[in-house]
Amino acid sequence: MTASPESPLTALIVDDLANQGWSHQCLALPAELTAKLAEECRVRSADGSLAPASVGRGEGQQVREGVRGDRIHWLEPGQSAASDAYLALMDDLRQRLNLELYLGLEDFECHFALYPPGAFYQKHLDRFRDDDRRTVSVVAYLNADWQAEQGGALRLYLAEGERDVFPEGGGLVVFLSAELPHEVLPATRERMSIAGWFRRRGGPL
Ligand SMILES: O=C(O)CCC(=O)C(=O)O
Ligand SMILES: [Fe+2]
Repeated sequence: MTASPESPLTALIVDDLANQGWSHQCLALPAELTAKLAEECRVRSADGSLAPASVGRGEGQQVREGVRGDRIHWLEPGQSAASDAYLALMDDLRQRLNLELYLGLEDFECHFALYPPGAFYQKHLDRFRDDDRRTVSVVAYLNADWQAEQGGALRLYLAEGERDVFPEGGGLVVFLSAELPHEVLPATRERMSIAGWFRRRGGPL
């Protein structure tokens, strides 16, 4: 994906999604872009523009730190060159998934997420009970030199058992939003990512 939608990496993600419903690619983002996105996330944290994340949607939406302890900022087109570059890469991936897997993905929403040391996100599915548009989840990691002993894995609950993915900078995890339960384990250091969702047409049920 560092190059075109036809890149081998995109083909691997498409194949993995079709065959097993999830994919993890190390060094999927260009190193320079990862560094710029990490810097933007850090600056937004320092200037107070990250807000406590909530769970649920609509009127059921609420902040519950016992469920998830990250702070977030939604990416909007035009907010920075790095964010725009990331949104462009994701749009390439969206088009590729539609061409190859006929998923009918219409748009993409994503936010920076910063988990302070000790913060976590309990086991969950990304598709809301009352809104089934979220179809494919994508998480990009922004942390240089992550060590396994620092914790902070994304734990995937696969049919064959648990799989832990560490949030090393440039890594990308892609999975089917309605099917794969997952959780974020606490870390001993700050953990930064961009969590996003390709959505189908439709609306709240
Ligand atoms: O940061 C991660 O590894 C996953 C985050 C997540 O599950 C979410 O935001 O829904
Ligand atoms: Fe999630």
